Amino acid sequence: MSASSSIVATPAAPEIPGRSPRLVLASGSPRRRELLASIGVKCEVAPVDIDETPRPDESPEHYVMRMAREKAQAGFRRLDKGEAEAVVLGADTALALDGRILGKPRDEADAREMLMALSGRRHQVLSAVTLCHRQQASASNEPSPSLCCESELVESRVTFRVIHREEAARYWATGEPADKAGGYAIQGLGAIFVSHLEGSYSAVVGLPLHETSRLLMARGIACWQS
Ligand SMILES: Cc1cn([C@H]2C[C@H](O)[C@@H](COP(=O)(O)OP(=O)(O)OP(=O)(O)O)O2)c(=O)[nH]c1=O
Repeated sequence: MSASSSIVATPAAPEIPGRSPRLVLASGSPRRRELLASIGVKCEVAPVDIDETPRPDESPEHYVMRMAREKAQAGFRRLDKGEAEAVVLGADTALALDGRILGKPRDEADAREMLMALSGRRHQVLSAVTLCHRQQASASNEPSPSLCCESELVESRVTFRVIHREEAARYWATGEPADKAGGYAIQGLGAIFVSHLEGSYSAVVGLPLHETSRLLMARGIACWQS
């Protein structure tokens, strides 16, 4: 399996010795919390509410990167003044099909239409993660510390077998598709539709763990082996 990823903004800083900073997860996704816990990362959960409407002609890649960053920045703005050491994580997952962005379905009709569009085809799953932290001033004459954000984007490719209309209706009735990008969960009942995955399983579920662990460790946040 392979996943393509790219670091944007500033490169990850070297590991920081000493006490591990607090991690705040700016996400209401239970999957993201569980994925972090699965690699031994503790966090506080503080969901944010941002406008998730794509801009006209925005590419799927740009969209998920912007969403992850805006969620992390919104989470950072909500910290108390005394929490300057905290690191905030924001993430976003969306599908791309024929250049179109597929997010969470609006309703049953939308979910069923998405599944029929994905039926028998390969689509991309784009997952972005952003860490924001306070950049410490390196010289005493520098202005007050500014916000520093590091992001990674991971693209995976998922192929679906043919899905029949009645199956799409039954799948909606399970309740699983409603809060998932593209209207399916690879980690749940939706797994029966997936004939092939190329890339990162954790990224499809909502958080690319390899890339996330690198960003976290660069900020001195312990994963299971530290
Ligand atoms: C494709 C896919 C997505 N998903 C989920 C991951 C995300 O929770 C969701 C995509 O929506 P997002 O907008 O990325 O996240 P969210 O609204 O759940 O949480 P928040 O914005 O507060 O961080 O779809 C799965 O659980 N399994 C899958 O197979």
